[in-house]
Amino acid sequence: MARSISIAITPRTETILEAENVSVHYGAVPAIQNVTLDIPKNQVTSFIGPSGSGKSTLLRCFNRMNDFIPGVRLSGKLKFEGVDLYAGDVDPVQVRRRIGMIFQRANPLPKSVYENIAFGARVNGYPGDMDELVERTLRRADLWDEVKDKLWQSGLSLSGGQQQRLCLARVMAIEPKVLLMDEPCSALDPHSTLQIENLLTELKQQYTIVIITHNIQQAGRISDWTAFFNSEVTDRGRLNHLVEFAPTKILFSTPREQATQDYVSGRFG
Ligand SMILES: Nc1ncnc2c1ncn2[C@@H]1O[C@H](COP(=O)(O)OP(=O)(O)OP(=O)(O)O)[C@@H](O)[C@H]1O
Repeated sequence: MARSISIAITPRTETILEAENVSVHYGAVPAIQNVTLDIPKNQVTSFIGPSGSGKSTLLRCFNRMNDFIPGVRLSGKLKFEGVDLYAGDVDPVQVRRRIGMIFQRANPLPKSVYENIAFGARVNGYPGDMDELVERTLRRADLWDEVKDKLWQSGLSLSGGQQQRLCLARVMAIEPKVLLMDEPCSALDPHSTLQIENLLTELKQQYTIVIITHNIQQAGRISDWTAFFNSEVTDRGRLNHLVEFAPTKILFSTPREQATQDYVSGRFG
């Protein structure tokens, strides 16, 4: 039976994103059921769970990326800094500026490294020194030293790991508060993966990070909080739901639910 479970965040941890009783359908197909959780500010939160359990669907709700999918239906409330993300007067473009997204496959613009950073900033009317912004953002993505002599080469000429950090820099140049990452390391080699992991630990001083990963060890290494999603066959069909959300150390060492224990110990998924 699908349930909604939320655990109060310790009083010292400020909430930045809230999902309250969120359900999403694609047409008649239920994708996620009754999710309630609070994402803590300036922390890394991992979403883990088997394929098809609704992690990406929920992640996309937070920056209204599901708006692009025909036939999608959403119920419940999603809030950013206490503001209803789906209120009539909220501009989804502004939502995506504040809540940026990095995808599984690096997708640099087919433009120079420089333009990958400057383009979005210019479109958003960035009033400052563009050269300074490009350098600062590439440094923040731990990429400057590798690309400072290649600023006018195509972003597509970089290695996979560099391209993913370029995408991260591109999103950060628009000054978001939240970085949503959908399996950002799944196409990367171990060295590039480690670079991104190290980067996330630094970036959380400035950003709130929500990351989907199929790599349980990675969730254990990088995240402060972990949400475990599962898919259960019920008499009403297959239902995806949030099983448990807790500080990562607790979820990994003393999970409340047997399904969580089985998943984090690699018994299924
Ligand atoms: N655009 C879509 N149209 C129809 N159904 C979809 C769409 N996207 C996802 N679904 C369905 O919604 C359910 C949840 O999918 P979702 O991609 O959110 O899960 P996930 O946990 O992120 O999976 P994975 O780990 O494989 O990426 C699945 O049954 C999936 O088939």
